[in-house]
Amino acid sequence: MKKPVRVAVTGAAGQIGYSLLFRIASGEMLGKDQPVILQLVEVPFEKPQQALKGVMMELEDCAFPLLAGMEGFDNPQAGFKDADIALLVGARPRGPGMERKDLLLENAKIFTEQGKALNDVASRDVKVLVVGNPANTNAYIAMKSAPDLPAKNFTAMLRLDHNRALSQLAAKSGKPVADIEKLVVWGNHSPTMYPDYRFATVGGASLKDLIGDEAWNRDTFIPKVGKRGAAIIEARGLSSAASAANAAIDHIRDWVLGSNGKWVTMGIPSDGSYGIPEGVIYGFPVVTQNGEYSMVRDLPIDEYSRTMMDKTLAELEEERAGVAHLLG
Ligand SMILES: NC(=O)c1ccc[n+]([C@@H]2O[C@H](COP(=O)([O-])OP(=O)(O)OC[C@H]3O[C@@H](n4cnc5c(N)ncnc54)[C@H](O)[C@@H]3O)[C@@H](O)[C@H]2O)c1
Ligand SMILES: O=C(O)C[C@H](O)C(=O)O
Repeated sequence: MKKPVRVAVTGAAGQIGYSLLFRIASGEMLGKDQPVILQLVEVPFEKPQQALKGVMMELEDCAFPLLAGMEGFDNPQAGFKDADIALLVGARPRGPGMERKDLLLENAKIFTEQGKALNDVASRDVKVLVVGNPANTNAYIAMKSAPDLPAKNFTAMLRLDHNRALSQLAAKSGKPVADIEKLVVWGNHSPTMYPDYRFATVGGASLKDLIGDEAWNRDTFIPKVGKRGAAIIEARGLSSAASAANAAIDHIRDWVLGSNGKWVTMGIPSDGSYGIPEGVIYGFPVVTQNGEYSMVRDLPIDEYSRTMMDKTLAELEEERAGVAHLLG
């Protein structure tokens, strides 16, 4: 039996938490032979703590063979102790009519505190995925608040955008999702993101040539993927949860177990590649192996793509400026 992996999850009593925890405990994230210990963090108020107890009772009632332990917490300093993986989901979700950046300052405080807690008590190799919005900037704040941990361990979730784009491309081209490779979503998890299938292939052939419809790309595909989160909120009255949890599982599974040579999109701190300033948490194409990701480099960037990539960067820079005063 392998040594259990400690997985900390914030916002554990929320809607994403409810779609996420049972799949982690059943082995879908880290493998069917990997025991896990869940460290579940919620805010220190009666209602969410009570709800968390209920979720833990349900986890217990599943009798998952891989669930080697679980504990509920009301603060990150205790909840992140020795965590190998931290899924930072807890945040205030946006409602109808709000943009993700409206949540910036409210959530900045949360991620400063959580970054510090990771710095103080988590495993020195902790892999951090920020799901709570605005995800890229929250990840940046946590990273900056954790100076003793490697910056590369802080990532933001663009996998939902990647998966949304994959499904749209599969529907347009009539090809199975599983056959589409080399897709990337550049930039911020916001409507400025740039889903880019210029390099994508199906069975080795160019997907762009197969689709052959640049007007669809620019006028339908890109805005549809960018505004999908808002469309879900509009339809459900609540933000996406099961698909977000699914993307979080995909992100961590690939990071830990490898993407087998496939490109996936992760929000990672830039190393200055593609003209994105160092440290900005930006969606890049990566391949993953042996628990590490590496950026796919030297892709040609045409004029339209440059404009799109700069636009989403400008928004991230604006968000970064908006929280600079909190980062000391
Ligand atoms: N990156 C993405 O692709 C993506 C996709 C969907 C949702 N989201 C974001 O994920 C976040 C969670 O969404 P949800 O639908 O689960 O929301 P939710 O309101 O159902 O649940 C959030 C939970 O987090 C808890 N929480 C708030 N602050 C916390 C803190 N400081 N520590 C611990 N727990 C805390 C709340 O008590 C609540 O139970 C939102 O910010 C949402 O916008 C991101
Ligand atoms: O759009 C939102 O606020 C929720 C989430 O980020 C999403 O993309 O579904």
